[in-house]
Amino acid sequence: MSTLIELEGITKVLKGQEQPRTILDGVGLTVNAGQSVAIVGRSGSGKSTLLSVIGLFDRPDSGSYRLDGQEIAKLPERRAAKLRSSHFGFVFQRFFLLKHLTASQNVAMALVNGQGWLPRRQRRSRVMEALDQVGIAHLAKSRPAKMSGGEQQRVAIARALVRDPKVLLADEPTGALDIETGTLVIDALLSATERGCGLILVTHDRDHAARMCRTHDLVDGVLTERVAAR
Ligand SMILES: Nc1ncnc2c1ncn2[C@@H]1O[C@H](COP(=O)(O)OP(=O)(O)OP(=O)(O)O)[C@@H](O)[C@H]1O
Repeated sequence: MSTLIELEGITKVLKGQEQPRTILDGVGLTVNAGQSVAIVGRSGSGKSTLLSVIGLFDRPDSGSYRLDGQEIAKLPERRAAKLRSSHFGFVFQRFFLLKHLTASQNVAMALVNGQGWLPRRQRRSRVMEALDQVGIAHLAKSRPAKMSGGEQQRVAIARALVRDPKVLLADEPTGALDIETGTLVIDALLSATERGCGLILVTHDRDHAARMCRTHDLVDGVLTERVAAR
């Protein structure tokens, strides 16, 4: 299985305060194609900061970050932005859907922004494939106000998947959902890994974390792989 993400000794320090604060402290993490990884940690432990570094919204202060074998820890923003849109899909706790657009129009927006206008028929088939993958093709013409929270989150996942990302980064995607609905959302995220996508899931939910290939604990910026109890 090909290695998508390799972090080694990643450090992030918050400056501009009385005392600099280390938010990520020598983080190492490897994610292969088709693998799912849970990141678990208390509030303020640095989980979102880690996802920001992995998703190239933020750069580490030191350490090595290889994406698809290419060292990118110090990449200038313009090149980072390109890699961000070609390699990553993002899912957040809030769905960030546009209320006046239907599910399929919301998903299609990701194609317009990322790759210019695709021919209409091609656009439509990719949008429908993404909605189908997360089990809500029948809601293509519905607007967010008519959908449940879990359905809206699955539209957001389809929007992340439609550009065929190599890695999905999901930050508390079930945080606003009940247990049953959250399980459907995790199903949708895991279905992407069956097609070779890597998945990094930040979650507080032990059951959701247990469904991933591995769980890593982040404690005060230090990431440790949890060894499964035998
Ligand atoms: N831009 C910033 N300015 C000041 N402090 C920041 C900034 N970004 C992050 N922090 C601090 O860094 C620490 C880690 O934040 P981060 O959001 O990564 O934690 P988290 O584990 O995702 O927390 P939560 O589960 O509450 O979302 C926190 O103490 C936060 O207050």
